[in-house]
This record gives sequence, C-alpha cells and structure tokens, in this order.
Amino acid sequence: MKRHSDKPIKLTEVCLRDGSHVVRHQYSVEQVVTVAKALDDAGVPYIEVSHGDGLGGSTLQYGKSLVDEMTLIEEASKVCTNAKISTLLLPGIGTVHDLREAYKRGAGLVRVATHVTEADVAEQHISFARELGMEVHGFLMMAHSAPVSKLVEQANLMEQYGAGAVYITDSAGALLPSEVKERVKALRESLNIEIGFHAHNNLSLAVANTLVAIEEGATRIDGSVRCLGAGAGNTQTEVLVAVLNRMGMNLGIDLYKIMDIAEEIIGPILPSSQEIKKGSLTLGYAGVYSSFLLFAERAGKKYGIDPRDILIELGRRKAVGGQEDMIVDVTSELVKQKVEVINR
Ligand SMILES: C[C@H](O)CC(=O)C(=O)O
Ligand SMILES: [Mn+2]
Repeated sequence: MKRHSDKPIKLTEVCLRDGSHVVRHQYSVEQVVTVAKALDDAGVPYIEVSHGDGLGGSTLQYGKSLVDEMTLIEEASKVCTNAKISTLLLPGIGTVHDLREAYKRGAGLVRVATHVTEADVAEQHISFARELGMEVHGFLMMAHSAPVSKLVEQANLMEQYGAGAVYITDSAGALLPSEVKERVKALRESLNIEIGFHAHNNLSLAVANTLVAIEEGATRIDGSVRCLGAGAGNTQTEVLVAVLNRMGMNLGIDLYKIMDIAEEIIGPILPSSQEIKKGSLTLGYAGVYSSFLLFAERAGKKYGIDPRDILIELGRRKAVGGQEDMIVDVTSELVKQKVEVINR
C-alpha cells in the first residue's frame, strides 16, 4: 500500500469505552484491569476508558455505570506500563471538572467529541486539556451526515482550538470506502495535524474503510478487540493487526497476544456475539448513531414496533447523538399510526 503519510500509525483501543455500550456500562473494576493490563502487555499504545457516552455519561438518559468511570480510569492506568489511558468527552455531557479529575486519575489523552457540525462547542474543553498538559484530539461524530466541505470547516476549527489530531468518526457505520477516501483526502489537503478514523462495522466495511483511511493518510486509528462496540462494533483490532502485518505494516502490537485477548478475555465478557444482524445493518443503511440500537430494540419490544422502523425514522429525522429521548417519541408516534390504521 502506498500511504499518503510517512508517520507511524497509532491505534486507540476502544473496547473499554465504545464496548461499554454493549455491556450497558456494567464493566467491573476487575474486568477493566484485566483487559487494560493485557492490552498494555500486547503493545497497544492507547486504551480508552470511560462510560460509552464519555465522561459524565452515567445518567438515566444514557444508562448508569456499574462503577464510577474515574475509578476505572485510575485502576486501568495503575496497571499500564507503556500504554497511555485515553478518555472521551462530549461537551455538555462531560465538563471541564470531569476532565481535570480524569487527568488526575491517569488519563493522558482526551478525545473531545462533537456532532460533525458543532465543533465550536469543543473550544473550551480542547484548550483546557492542553492547559492540563494532556494530549487532545477532536472527534467529529456522524461524519457521514455532513457535506465534505462542512467536515473540513469543522476540522479546521478543532485544529485552531489546539487539537493534535481530528477524527472522522463514522458513528453510524454508514460511510462507503469512496466516501472515506474523499473525506480523508480533503482533510489531508486542508489540515496540518494528524487525521484519525473511527469506524463502525454495520455495513461490514470497518476494516476495509480503515485501510482506505490509512492509505489516504490517516495515522490515528481506532480498533476494538472482538469488535466490542456499539451496533455491530468497531474495526476488529486483532483482524486489523493481522491484515496490516500481511501488508508489511507493523503497529507494534503482538498478533498472538491480541488474538488471545479477543478469545480468552473479551469472549467471556460478550453478552452475545458482535454479528451484523438486522438491527445493526439498519443503522448503517439508515445512517443512525450506533448506540441508539439497544434503545430502539428495547422500545420496539415494549411497544410492539419493529426496531428497524424506529431506526429508519430516526435516520430520516437526522437524529444526532444525545437525542436518545427522540427514540421514545418516534416509537410512540409509530404506535399511534399503527392504532389509527387498525381503527380505520
Ligand atoms: C459517544 C459515542 O459513542 C462516540 C462514538 O464512539 C461514536 O460516535 O461512534
Ligand atoms: Mn463509536
């Protein structure tokens, strides 16, 4: 592969953050410590730890965590000798106070995440993280939903605020390879900082899209062991490591060790296998935020509505992360429509 960047590729492992959605934020200290220690030993450079919706996400709206995320960050950082602990912050859910606390407990990197059109809400958090001495990256979510020119404009804002990298975050797992290529290329031509890519595997394109992103010049890549992440999960780390090794690229991650973590440590944690089923496929097809899936399935079951209809309607309304309350609104409207049809 001929890459458009000669910088090394650095992987952030997100099974302890995006994967938190899958376990409904019920990670125990023991699970987090075991996973973090093993990932560190396998050579993973960044391990992200927090509630799935980032710092401060443990609420009734997003789901309460079993263990306070500051404790998880602290315990994970104690057992890592080389890996840096990363965390995620969505301004409005997490605050600068949360950020200061996460830093004190051992987080060395924060990814400040906003909807793809709302980078301006990240300014304070990005500058504050820099003042603390943290590494800080911008994370533009639902990147499929805005024109490329908008993505470029918003990424430039994050660069101006002081981010060291900006991620194209395919929250819905909706981007096609050509669309990833177009976006990475546009950012490469406009930014002076690193470009990152975060995928969801809802259309079975996560590894392929990640390869396209790397080829086009992305150097910050997210992976999740055993695909543990919202919807159909993220780019499967152990698969990506194997594929990149075959292509002559070494991420510094031990292939056998990462395979063993997938099988022996993450396998038993998985509530069910991370397959692409009709629900997750609909996320990618309709361009819906991946962490909405479990909420839509729950609402669908409770009110007798096909979760795919809920997701399609959420996609039509262009619901963004943070609008979990819309899932119940949409479901009740669909129930009303169903009743009207029956009574006709
Ligand atoms: C808060 C979200 O889960 C962040 C993320 O991983 C995504 O948008 O994808
Ligand atoms: Mn994600």
